[in-house]
Amino acid sequence: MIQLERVTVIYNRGTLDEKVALKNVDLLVEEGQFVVIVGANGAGKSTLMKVVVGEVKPTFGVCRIMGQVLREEKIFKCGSIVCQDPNLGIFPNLSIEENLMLARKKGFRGLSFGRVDPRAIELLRSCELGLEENLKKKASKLSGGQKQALAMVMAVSSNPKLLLLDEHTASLDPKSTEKIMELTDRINKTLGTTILMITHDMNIAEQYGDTVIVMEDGKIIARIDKSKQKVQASQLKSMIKSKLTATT
Ligand SMILES: Nc1ncnc2c1ncn2[C@@H]1O[C@H](COP(=O)(O)OP(=O)(O)OP(=O)(O)O)[C@@H](O)[C@H]1O
Repeated sequence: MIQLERVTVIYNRGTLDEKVALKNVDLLVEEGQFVVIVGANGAGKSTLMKVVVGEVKPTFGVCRIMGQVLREEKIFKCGSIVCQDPNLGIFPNLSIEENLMLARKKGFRGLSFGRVDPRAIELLRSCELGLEENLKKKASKLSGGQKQALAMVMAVSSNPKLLLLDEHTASLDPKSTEKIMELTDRINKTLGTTILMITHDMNIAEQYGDTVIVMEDGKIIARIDKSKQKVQASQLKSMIKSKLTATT
């Protein structure tokens, strides 16, 4: 699904502000995988995500999405993105229902505009945030957690093969974070959507996803495949910490 081969990204190359943000990064994400990226500030997580999206072109190396060398329009056809700010994924002046219809217009197959897809309602109901009971409510009136749940359901309305999540729980309280992470997991497990997620939250990395990628100073310093390595959730945090401290 995603393949990075020896990807190096140098910002402001050849100037005094030159910064090597990614150094020879190799990464393979298979279809249906849920991959979590962790690492300190400046480790290169967002740059890696921007390479996958096509926003940043590798200075050296190659990024392939579904076997094809990336061109910007490709990723947006097969992928959706949800970022940190819940307001960015929704249309605040429209109702929940109108937001869902608009998202569906963009991509849902086989259904005419004017009806909310029952699958979207089912996903909303599964969040237990009361969204499905208030479909006429304006999105601007929702809580942060409710907005992000709506943004997530909208993001998967176009049946993307790939969902990119850039610290999508960072601005939420613990209860909303739990609901959004449960929804994220459900999307991966029930829709089969491949997920690449950045987080600073070690508890999330411990609890969710099949694989944890640890980044430091532009490099992937560890890849922990939870099932293959039979890693218990409780062991993971200390494993990540030991990888990070081992290189400092
Ligand atoms: N557009 C840019 N121009 C120059 N340098 C940049 C640019 N974007 C990022 N950088 C630098 O590249 C390095 C990697 O940044 P990046 O944002 O990818 O890290 P990150 O792991 O996502 O950090 P954070 O967790 O703080 O978001 C940092 O040193 C950052 O200052």
